[in-house]
Amino acid sequence: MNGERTHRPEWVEKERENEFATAYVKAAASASPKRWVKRKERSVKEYVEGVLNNDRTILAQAITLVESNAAKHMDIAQQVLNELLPHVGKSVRIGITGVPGAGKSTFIEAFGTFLCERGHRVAVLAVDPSSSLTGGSILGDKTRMETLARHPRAFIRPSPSGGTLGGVHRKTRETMMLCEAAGYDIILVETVGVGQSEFVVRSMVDFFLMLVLTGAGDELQGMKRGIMELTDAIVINKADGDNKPKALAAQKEYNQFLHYLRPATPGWETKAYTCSALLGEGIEEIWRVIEKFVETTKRSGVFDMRRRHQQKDWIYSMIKDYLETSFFSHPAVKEKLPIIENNVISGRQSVTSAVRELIQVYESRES
Ligand SMILES: Nc1nc2c(ncn2[C@@H]2O[C@H](COP(=O)(O)OP(=O)(O)OP(=O)(O)O)[C@@H](O)[C@H]2O)c(=O)[nH]1
Repeated sequence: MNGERTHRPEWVEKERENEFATAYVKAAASASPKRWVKRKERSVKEYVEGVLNNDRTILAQAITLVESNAAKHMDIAQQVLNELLPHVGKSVRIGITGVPGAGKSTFIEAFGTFLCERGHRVAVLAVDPSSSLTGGSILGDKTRMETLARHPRAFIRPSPSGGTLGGVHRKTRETMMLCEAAGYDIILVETVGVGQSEFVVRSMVDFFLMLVLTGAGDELQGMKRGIMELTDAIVINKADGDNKPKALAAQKEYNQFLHYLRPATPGWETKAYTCSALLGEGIEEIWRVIEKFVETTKRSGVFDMRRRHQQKDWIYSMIKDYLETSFFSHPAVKEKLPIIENNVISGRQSVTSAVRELIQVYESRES
């Protein structure tokens, strides 16, 4: 890969990093690998038709478009999303979490492939809390889901690579809409189990599954009750070989514990299951559980009620995002913030007065 990179002009690399795929394509790739052309940006119609026809290149570009924070891209993105609205919402959205090493990638590879082979179309997205903070991209890595990535019925959206996107955070809900419009009927949203991200993912999926390892006793003690209460199923992975008896014992312990917790979904009992993602064992059972969940909650109305609440939550989280971006990117705030921060740290100004001053700066320049 490095060898290939050296052929590209620097500005192309930049654009690639930027992931604004709209930007440049290799012209006549086979004819001359060194020739690059600037491609015209697509029209709303091209995006809409491309997504509806499941043109994967255009789908990927549309996702990049909705992720862009540039004003002109946001406008087009909103028009595209509006036109696609009648075609969204028909998938089952499944969140998958688990600590690093729990086997999320292996599980998604096995589960996703199983679903594709059953005729479903599967999109895999990632909510990666670390990408902008630590620069590490750990999720949605295509190389760890090789079979699924090659499957014609699957679409994997890798998470942004190490820190290149800076403060851009993923617009997973919009991405989900695009994938649904492109005909993906199962959306898997992967996240690493480090706390905050579970709440984010729970707020956008129908079914939330947590992958865990054996040693339930220790884990149960350390695991936050709050996180357990978000889940619709706990799946003890790596139930194979010598580990199998331990996994079955852990399943029992989890079930006893779950019995005392408030269920994440009204009318649904969260239970523990075992599987071996590596051997593909238990995968079918987990799908049957999810099918039953969808059937039960659709019948009781809980499925639609949750979706409606999620739409409402989305409004508020979008307003918060918008205000935060607007505040911190305001030139006067940017100028003043380091000075005020210093004042507070050195004890010359109270936090309350500092915040008030910054907000005044923001509001006075606004009007
Ligand atoms: N024996 C066994 N090993 C497994 C199973 N599932 C995953 N593994 C192994 O566990 C290791 C971690 O698996 P991953 O799928 O990379 O786990 P992950 O949760 O995506 O890990 P992070 O990328 O660190 O978040 C790998 O070496 C897998 O081969 C399983 O069912 N049985």
